Amino acid sequence: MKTIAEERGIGIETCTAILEEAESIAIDAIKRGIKVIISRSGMAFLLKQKCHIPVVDTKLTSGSYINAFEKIRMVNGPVAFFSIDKIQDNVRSLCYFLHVDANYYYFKDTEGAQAAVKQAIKDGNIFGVGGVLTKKFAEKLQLDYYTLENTREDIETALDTAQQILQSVLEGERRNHILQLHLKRYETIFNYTHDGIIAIDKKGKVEVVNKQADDILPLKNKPYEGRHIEEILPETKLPSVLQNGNKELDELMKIGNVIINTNRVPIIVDGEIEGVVATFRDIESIKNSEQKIRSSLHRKGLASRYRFADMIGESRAIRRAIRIAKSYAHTNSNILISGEIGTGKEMFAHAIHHESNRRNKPFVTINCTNYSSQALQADLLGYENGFSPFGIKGSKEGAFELAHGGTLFLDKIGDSPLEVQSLLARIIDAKEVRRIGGDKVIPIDVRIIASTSHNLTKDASQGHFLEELMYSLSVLTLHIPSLHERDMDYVLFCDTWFHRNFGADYVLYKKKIDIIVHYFQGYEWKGNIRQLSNIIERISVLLKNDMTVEEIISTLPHGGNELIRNQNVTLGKWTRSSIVEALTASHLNISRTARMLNCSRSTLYKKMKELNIKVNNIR
Ligand SMILES: Nc1ncnc2c1ncn2[C@@H]1O[C@H](COP(=O)(O)OP(=O)(O)OP(=O)(O)O)[C@@H](O)[C@H]1O
Repeated sequence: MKTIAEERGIGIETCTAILEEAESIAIDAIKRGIKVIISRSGMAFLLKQKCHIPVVDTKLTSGSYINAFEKIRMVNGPVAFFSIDKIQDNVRSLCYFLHVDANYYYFKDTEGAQAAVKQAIKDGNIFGVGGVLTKKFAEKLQLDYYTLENTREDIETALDTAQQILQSVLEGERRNHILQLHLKRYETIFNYTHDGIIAIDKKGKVEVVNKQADDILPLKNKPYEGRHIEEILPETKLPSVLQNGNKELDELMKIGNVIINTNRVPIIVDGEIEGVVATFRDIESIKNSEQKIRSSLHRKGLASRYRFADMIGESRAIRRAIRIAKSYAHTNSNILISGEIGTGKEMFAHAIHHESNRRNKPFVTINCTNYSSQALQADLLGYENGFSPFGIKGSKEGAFELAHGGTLFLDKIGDSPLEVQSLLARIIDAKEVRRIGGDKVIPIDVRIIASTSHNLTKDASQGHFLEELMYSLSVLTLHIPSLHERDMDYVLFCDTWFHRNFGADYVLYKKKIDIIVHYFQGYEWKGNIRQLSNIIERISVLLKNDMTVEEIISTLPHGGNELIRNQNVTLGKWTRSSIVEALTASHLNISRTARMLNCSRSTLYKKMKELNIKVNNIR
């Protein structure tokens, strides 16, 4: 058999054994990983009863008997044929035609084999024909005997059968492995998810309840499995899903003292409802875990700071912008926010991120202005050790990587250098980045919100902005109205911010504030909300320093146009004393003073030098 197997490239292990040893040899082989056993009839019969793996019988076919008849023909007397299986009819026919006085003896085990041989001798048979099992007893009882051998064909047939069985065993094992893997995976999800899970069968009987379900819900009557769902939780509404087959998603329910968010989904197999699975979460715990995620993002400076609820404004224009922005928030498309400077574009970007389902993922801001192209690329892509454009040691994550899963806000995109624009267009298209000096391509899932106060279409037509990038960014567009388009919103801003600045003392200043706010009527606010906010801060400081309304108004530019012109203040009209006053009011904080005077720090420094204002301990 080994030779035939080798010829056919089949790996087998062979061993010779007497019947009594067969079982232990087979068990050892199974332990070594043998999957199928091939054995001769008698032994195969025994092994089939003792082993749990398939045993292939090398059955004796009529071919095996042919050689025996050479010998039998010479026998002068009755011949006994011993077999475990029924002896084939064509062997019987052969005996008949060759006038062999044949007797047939069958047995089932070793004892039976011995009894058969004895019986044959007793019946006067002078010759025996059979396998190795009866041979042993024939020799012992001195009965002439012919041992039947399997033909090559018998062995080939047995090997073929064994090979087929092996393939189906291996296939079965493979399927079983996959099944086990699925089961293990579901078991792990089931036990380690944060959700509580309860599954019932089609009769409403509980099949499984995970630990989380037990922790979250006030379940009764342990053990739950096998009980009707109503017995353990009367208020779940699972039976109604069982009846109507409709899934119910994202529903809030109060069970006992717990408020849960639940999904109830029917299990439908071949159109039949076979059961229902309910998953649910304790609302408090959702809030807590969201809180944890958000506070960790806050620690890293990667959380959005504003929500729509923080936005001041009741005008139609701003309410419309908020409505559009909210509808955009629930998509994943890129958004281009346009509007004049200081209108709140960045605030909208934060609020959109917070409203979206990316809210618990990072919000990363890149200001595209005042950047060298090299620095901007390094911030966007990150770099590997040795490739920092500034010679800094170590590697750094780029903004795209940092924002993975969340939102990347590209502030003042219209100011970005052209080569950065084409880099951005490539990344948006490929949805992957590679750090500078890196060889790993990193797939990214980032929603981009870009803002600009430029007219990008015009910039693109003049070659200052890449058309391709403009289209990639402006899948959705949002225009933020200027303050002068927002009716009386400036009054709301004044009210809110003066209240915030004065707190309980607001009433003391109310009259003066009202006069000043009245004076704002008709202003064009070219610097929009940022300008208004700075002016309110400045006025608050001056009011706290007991300046009269007249004095304050005299520090303000007269008329809308002048206010507009004063935007990039030259400080031309500021007197030495008003600058000193502002410095004092801001406790010598130069940035704050510049904001109060609505100018840049450098303009302020220049003017201070001009007016010979020297200050120590400037902050
Ligand atoms: N509706 C609003 N309610 C309250 N504060 C607002 C509102 N809109 C804008 N602000 C405030 O005004 C200031 C300017 O807003 P923001 O920076 O978002 O404007 P921007 O349009 O992005 O400015 P820039 O054009 O300079 O980039 C910020 O301090 C912001 O918090």
